[in-house]
Amino acid sequence: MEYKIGLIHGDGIGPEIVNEAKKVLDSVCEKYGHTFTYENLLLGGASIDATGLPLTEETVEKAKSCDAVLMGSIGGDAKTSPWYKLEPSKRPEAGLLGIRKALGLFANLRPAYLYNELRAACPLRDDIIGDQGFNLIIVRELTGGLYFGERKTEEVNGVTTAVDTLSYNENEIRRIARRAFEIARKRRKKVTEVDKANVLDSSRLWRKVTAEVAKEYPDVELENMLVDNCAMQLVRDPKQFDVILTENMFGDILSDEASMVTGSIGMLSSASLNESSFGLYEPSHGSAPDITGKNIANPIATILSAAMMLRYSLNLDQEADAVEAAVQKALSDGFRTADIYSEGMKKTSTTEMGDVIAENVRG
Ligand SMILES: NC(=O)C1=CN([C@@H]2O[C@H](COP(=O)(O)OP(=O)(O)OC[C@H]3O[C@@H](n4cnc5c(N)ncnc54)[C@H](O)[C@@H]3O)[C@@H](O)[C@H]2O)C=CC1
Ligand SMILES: CC(C)CC(=O)C(=O)O
Ligand SMILES: [Mg+2]
Repeated sequence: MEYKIGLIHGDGIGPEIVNEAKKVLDSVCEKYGHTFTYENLLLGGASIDATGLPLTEETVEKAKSCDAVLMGSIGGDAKTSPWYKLEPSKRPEAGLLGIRKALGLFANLRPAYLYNELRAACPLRDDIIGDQGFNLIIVRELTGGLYFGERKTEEVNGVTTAVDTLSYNENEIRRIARRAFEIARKRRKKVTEVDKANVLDSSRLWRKVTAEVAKEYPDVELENMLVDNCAMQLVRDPKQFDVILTENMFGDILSDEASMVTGSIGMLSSASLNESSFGLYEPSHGSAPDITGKNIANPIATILSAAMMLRYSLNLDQEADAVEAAVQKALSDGFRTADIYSEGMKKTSTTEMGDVIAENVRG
């Protein structure tokens, strides 16, 4: 089969990790006889340097013409990069938020599970992890909430005051809640809706709408949890979670926390999906300016994001399984990038990890 894939290399470690994911996708083509054609798309800092804008209409249109888009990460070091001298709406992050909105990518899925092989990289004690490890997925609303609300900075009575607005309507909550319940149905049938309903009106609406949606899924258990408690429970007992459903900013924060419990943020993949099967696939982490250009970044989150793309947008389940198995084999064979390294393992660079996983796919 032939597929057209958009590639956003992005900034910082973005190009390094996307190159490794592409290597793995090429091995999938060889093994299964597919043809992937790639369209390079500009976003973030790279787009500012080329066009003056973090996102252009051309990128949006080209992305729409693809079957799916695979992305590295965007952004730079806010203290040193010239991009942060621009006004906020022209900075790299505005491009990422803009493309999510323009493509209607409201559902962000971030699976976090502990590979048995990475026990040594997980900061939690063995008695917390137990025999089975943990396996949860964060379903984060991605096109609403604080990141998209009205904002302003102004002088009020001589005092500089900044305002960000957190707004959700019931339809935005209902569609992401349904997505979470559908996913839970295929897993362990439990949704934990996370909010701050003891304080925020928007959170109280999340609880109300989620309870209504739960009636459509009587086979799925619904639990509500306050976000501060959830942050604590993720390190106290991550096994208790199956599907965590939450709004944009809480999901952003909780997914970084969940990633570290899997051993490293370099392991956490993600899919950002619209109403149909189109998606933008990206690791949960950022552009890691501190390790850029050193060939030490972990490419696994991006490679697992490519596996999600094969599964969700291209409907290639067998190929997605093969990539996931290839990652598992690389870990069982002892290959470790610096972030997940432990004594006795083979210290592996970014490019070596891509080579090993691509070779494992070829068999
Ligand atoms: N989706 C995206 O493109 C995102 C972009 N950003 C942007 O990235 C830039 C850097 O943000 P930070 O707060 O430093 O977050 P970050 O996620 O880039 O880095 C946090 C820490 O994790 C490490 N890390 C991240 N990915 C890694 C990998 N694959 N392998 C090994 N170590 C890894 C970094 O070296 C750093 O120590 C900022 O400009 C930020 O706005 C941040 C988050 C998401
Ligand atoms: C620009 C940010 C909202 C990106 C981010 O941190 C994320 O999506 O996880
Ligand atoms: Mg984040």
